[in-house]
Amino acid sequence: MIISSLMLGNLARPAAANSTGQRLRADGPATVLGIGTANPPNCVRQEDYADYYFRATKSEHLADLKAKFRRICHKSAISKRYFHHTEELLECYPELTNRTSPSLDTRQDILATAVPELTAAAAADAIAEWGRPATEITDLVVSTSSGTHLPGVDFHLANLLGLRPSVRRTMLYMNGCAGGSATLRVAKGIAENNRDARVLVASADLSLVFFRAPDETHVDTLVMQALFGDGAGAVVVGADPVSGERPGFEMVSASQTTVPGSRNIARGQLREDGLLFHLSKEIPSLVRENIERCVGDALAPLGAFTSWNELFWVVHPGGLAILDSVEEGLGLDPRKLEASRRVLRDYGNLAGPSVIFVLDELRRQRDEMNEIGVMVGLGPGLTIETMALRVTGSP
Ligand SMILES: CC(C)(COP(=O)(O)OP(=O)(O)OC[C@H]1O[C@@H](n2cnc3c(N)ncnc32)[C@H](O)[C@@H]1OP(=O)(O)O)[C@@H](O)C(=O)NCCC(=O)NCCSC(=O)CC(=O)O
Repeated sequence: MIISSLMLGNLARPAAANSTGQRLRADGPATVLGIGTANPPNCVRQEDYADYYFRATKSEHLADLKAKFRRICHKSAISKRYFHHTEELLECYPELTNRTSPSLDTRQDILATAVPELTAAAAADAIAEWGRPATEITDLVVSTSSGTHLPGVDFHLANLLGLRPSVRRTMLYMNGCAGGSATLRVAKGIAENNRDARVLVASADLSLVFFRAPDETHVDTLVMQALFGDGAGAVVVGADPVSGERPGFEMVSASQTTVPGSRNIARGQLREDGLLFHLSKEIPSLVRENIERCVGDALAPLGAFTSWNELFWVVHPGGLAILDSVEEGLGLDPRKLEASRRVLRDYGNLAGPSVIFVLDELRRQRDEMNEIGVMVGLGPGLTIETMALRVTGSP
């Protein structure tokens, strides 16, 4: 028995009441009531990607760079990725591959419909698994780093899904790869502080926002092109499940911390030629050096741990070196990150929604799962999001 307070049950707290004695807060913790995912149809195998990318960007003359790119693809442990953009679309909009042409308007116009549509597909999947009508969703929390619009993806998603006009919407833009974890943390707070709330969480990212031609002076851009894929994930969250609802996980605690001195480690700017994201080579080593302290601090209020291997792990598959660093930093048995490695292999780094994909993947291995686990999201800064989860009835 490693986490006494968790094993004993939920962290008990009194339900608040208003002046008329009506209870305002939920009794129990937020739970996961349904999960959905979606990817666009264009699938490119990683072994073909160097040819595809250099052909689509008309960069075949950069033979040495292509050879380097092929090496990065080969070392990525990714087998395929899905993209909204196709060679035909890139052909129609040459500004997307010409580094000197402004292309933000084109990117914004494409993403304005593509992001809500992909998000709606994942959300419809999550709502179907939840098993209740979409009109019973009370709150919506959405994240993306793929374009910014007013009104935002949340507004369009509510329309596409037929949510009620009074749904309370919260939009998180530019949380990078921590977007999925951040939406889940916000949803947990809403569900526990608003009795009967049913929160739809959705996170989507399309790599079109930073797709650009290769360039010898920006090798980190090349790494981005080799790792990232497109996807959307959605989760229905609510406390105190009612008849017919089948909670898969309890969301026991959620926290966020930043790694000191990491301001320039993972940073992006939205520019005329799209999102320019800088990935330092130091990210894997910083993760390795800080992960145990960050996760330990986040989980300390929950009790003592004897081994991280007695937990299940839902870790953001940011890249092979990221997963290896988490494994090494925590001294994890290699099979502990199997779900994250599978998502990396089958989809690449999906940015915001990646942790939702890993959670979805992990529940398929139910027999091998520990009762308690941790979701770890990584985002710009370096930001580390941590959520303790407990398996309930039917994940
Ligand atoms: C890219 C890799 C798959 C490459 O695999 P290996 O490390 O085994 O191979 P390697 O060290 O030989 O690297 C291959 C080539 O890529 C170069 N290279 C690697 N990382 C680089 C970087 N960040 N910037 C510039 N160049 C880089 C190396 O110098 C080398 O060049 P040469 O061949 O010339 O020697 C791996 O390094 C990896 O997974 N890195 C982590 C990627 C990452 O930072 N992900 C987080 C994304 S941000 C995120 O998820 C959250 C967020 O912030 O929002």
